Amino acid sequence: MSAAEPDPNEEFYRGLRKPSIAAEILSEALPYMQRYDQATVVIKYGGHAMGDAKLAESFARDIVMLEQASVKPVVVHGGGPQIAKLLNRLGIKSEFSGGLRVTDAATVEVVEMVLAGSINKGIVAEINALGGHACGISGKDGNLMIAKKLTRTEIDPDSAIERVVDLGFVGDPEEVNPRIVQVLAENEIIPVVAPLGLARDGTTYNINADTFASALAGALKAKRLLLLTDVAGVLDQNKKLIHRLTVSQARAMIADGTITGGMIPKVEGCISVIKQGVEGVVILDGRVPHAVLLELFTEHGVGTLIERD
Ligand SMILES: Nc1ncnc2c1ncn2[C@@H]1O[C@H](COP(=O)(O)OP(=O)(O)O)[C@@H](O)[C@H]1O
Ligand SMILES: CC(=O)N[C@@H](CCC(=O)OP(=O)(O)O)C(=O)O
Repeated sequence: MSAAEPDPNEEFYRGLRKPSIAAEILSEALPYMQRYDQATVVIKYGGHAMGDAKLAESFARDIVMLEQASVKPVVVHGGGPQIAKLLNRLGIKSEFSGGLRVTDAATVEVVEMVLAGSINKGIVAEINALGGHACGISGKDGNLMIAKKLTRTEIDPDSAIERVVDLGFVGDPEEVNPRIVQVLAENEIIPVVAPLGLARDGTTYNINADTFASALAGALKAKRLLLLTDVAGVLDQNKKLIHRLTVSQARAMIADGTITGGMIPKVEGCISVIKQGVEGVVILDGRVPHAVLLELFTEHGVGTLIERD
């Protein structure tokens, strides 16, 4: 290199910012791209993570990039805050129990309208506008998710007696028929799935999106399950991020109340998926731009990895 020529390690070189670092990062992706070639990766995109337009675009871009890199992404989305907003406008009260929305007949109608309507089609539009090929479905299509009414019990704090909590039309995955998702993915179409289920008698059920994504990842025998949320990952009692968590540590944190609310179905879903043999189950920060790419294609994972004992 002549003395007059700029150094590629400088801050700027031929208009590129830190070119040697950019090249290194791109090149570092090779083994990861090879690892995930043709692999099914289920990505749960939480309602909180989709609040910001820029972040929504960065998420869609990551999904298109995965498609381009021959990964088979399957997107399952939530929409809790967006459902709450419409319920509020309609004067219907939102109530949660153990991280799940208590869902009466009027609420399930709104849930379906929001999840299978504006949110599902919005994500599809965002991906397709960036050159991807996405198709929006719900768990009701192709009998993807057969659900039954969720039964949950809790200990009454006053009497210490176990009681049944009626959550209304909240569904529990009973049988997953992943063919519709496989047909789309095998034809290079990205399935974008709204977390609704149908009971055998035709009743529509509202399924927590983390629970849905976990059941689907298990049925697809996915290589990875990524749950994107609005916190750094699972936090300990001092609000510090836990990078790795075993199944029994996670269970203990639910039992002692360190994990509460919406984090409960996430962690429970991760535990069930690990039991079904999916490796690499991660709860990660959807507020970090390109969180999906960072997690899959670099050494720098962002979040909490849940692993077997
Ligand atoms: N131990 C914990 N670590 C991290 N978050 C927790 C924990 N316990 C409860 N949470 C709550 O869980 C929330 C994430 O769940 P949720 O609101 O359902 O998100 P999403 O819409 O992304 O599914 C966090 O914002 C936090 O308030
Ligand atoms: C039963 C139940 O709680 N269903 C959820 C489904 C959407 C969801 O899970 O959305 P997030 O991932 O954004 O929280 C709900 O009604 O809010």
